Amino acid sequence: MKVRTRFAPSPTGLLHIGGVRTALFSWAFAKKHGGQFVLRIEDTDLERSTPESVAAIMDGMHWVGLDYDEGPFYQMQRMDRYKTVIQHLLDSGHAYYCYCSKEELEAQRAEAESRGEKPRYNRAWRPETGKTLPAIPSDITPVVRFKTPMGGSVVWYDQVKGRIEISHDELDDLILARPDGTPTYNFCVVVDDWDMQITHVIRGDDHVNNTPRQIVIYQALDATVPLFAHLPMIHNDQGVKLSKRRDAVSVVDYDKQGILPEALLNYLARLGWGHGDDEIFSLTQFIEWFDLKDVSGSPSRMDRDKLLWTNAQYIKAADPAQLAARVAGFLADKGVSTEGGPALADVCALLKDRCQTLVEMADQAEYFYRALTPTQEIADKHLTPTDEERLKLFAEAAASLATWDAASLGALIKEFVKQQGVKMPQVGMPIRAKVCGITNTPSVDAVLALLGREEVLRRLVA
Ligand SMILES: Nc1ncnc2c1ncn2[C@@H]1O[C@H](COP(=O)(O)OP(=O)(O)OP(=O)(O)O)[C@@H](O)[C@H]1O
Repeated sequence: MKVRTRFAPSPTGLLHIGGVRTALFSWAFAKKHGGQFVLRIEDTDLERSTPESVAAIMDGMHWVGLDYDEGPFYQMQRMDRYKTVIQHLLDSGHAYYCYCSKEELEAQRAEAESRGEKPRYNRAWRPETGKTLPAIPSDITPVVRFKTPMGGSVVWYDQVKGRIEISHDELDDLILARPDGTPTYNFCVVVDDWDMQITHVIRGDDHVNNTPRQIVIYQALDATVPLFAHLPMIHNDQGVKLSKRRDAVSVVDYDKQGILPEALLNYLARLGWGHGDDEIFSLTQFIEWFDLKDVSGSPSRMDRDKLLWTNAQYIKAADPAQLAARVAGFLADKGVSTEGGPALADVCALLKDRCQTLVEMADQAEYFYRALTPTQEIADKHLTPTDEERLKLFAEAAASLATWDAASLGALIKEFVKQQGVKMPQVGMPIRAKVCGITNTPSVDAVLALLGREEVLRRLVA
């Protein structure tokens, strides 16, 4: 059996990281088993679905690198197929027309509520042997309802939650098609997963209540019931399910925040799944290790500090040239041109151990390309008249340095400190303040070496 999984978002807003984590597990499961991963856009909610949301889903998937083998399939393009299957269910006696009016349903609901019971359709139009159905009213366009089996129960072995059993009596006779003929959610999902030969339905556990309703439809269609894996939800800071209606954090916003997509995926992989104490691992490693049985049953909370820590590990390990390609964009956004300055890859190599995001890296890289004015606080602390005098002397010494590299600059600064009879920070901090405009920089010798003699001397005497 070829493993086939799917991700089936509704295009009713942005793609948030809860959805991406769910997509990641589904994707990894397919990859691990040499199977296929399908993208399906569940766009039947015409009022809320938008082309912008479809684009946001595709952009998000593309940015994190979750490639799909088939799709995107759109439910709105499959209407004829749903109608055919509904007709088949009607013909085979698994579905029936229901002519209940809105008022009748409302009355049934009110009555059930007054008895403290779950609102339930009274199955007046459900055909049974020996039962006489009411006369068809002329003013009602019927819905199509599923004839849910009576007695017995639905059982499935959830790949995450274990055995689940739901009594048939808990399930109403689900509406399959509305009066205008449009099919309903649970029904479309079954037909799609059946047609797309999905073997493992891996989705968020917000869908767990849909599963028994879907399984009975599979059974009526004589279709193979896939395996189900319901993943725990990712919660926001307030401990509630991340949702596109509430939490306006699109996955591509993390790009703008300077998070590397590979770091985000690594972070998400650890949300609800674990492999011992391993925190940092490649996608290849994740695919190899991933197993649904290791998925936790409880929800996880989005932890920004942990994400930043993970991102820092990825930045540290990244190739400086690749970092430079990304940091260049952030510098350009700030209006900083790298032309005429040190190679950005060299700057990134120097900064990569000290930044949690690429935005931070671009901020720190800025002084390599344009002199920054120190804040008043820095100037008061590190650029006093005495400091300025000392900096002039240092500039003279630096001007005659034979070789301009970090080692020679390091030796020069050491010698200068000794000669001035001061401590290292009394020279290092004013140099940073004067040359960089900030004091939080890598080691002074490395910074000066990279900036180049001409630029350093120009800034020292400015
Ligand atoms: N917070 C979450 N954590 C984990 N998975 C989620 C989360 N929210 C949605 N999913 C899963 O992502 C997939 C796509 O979901 P969908 O497009 O319906 O997004 P949604 O955020 O649930 O939308 P809504 O705004 O209706 O809450 C589904 O499998 C769903 O279970």
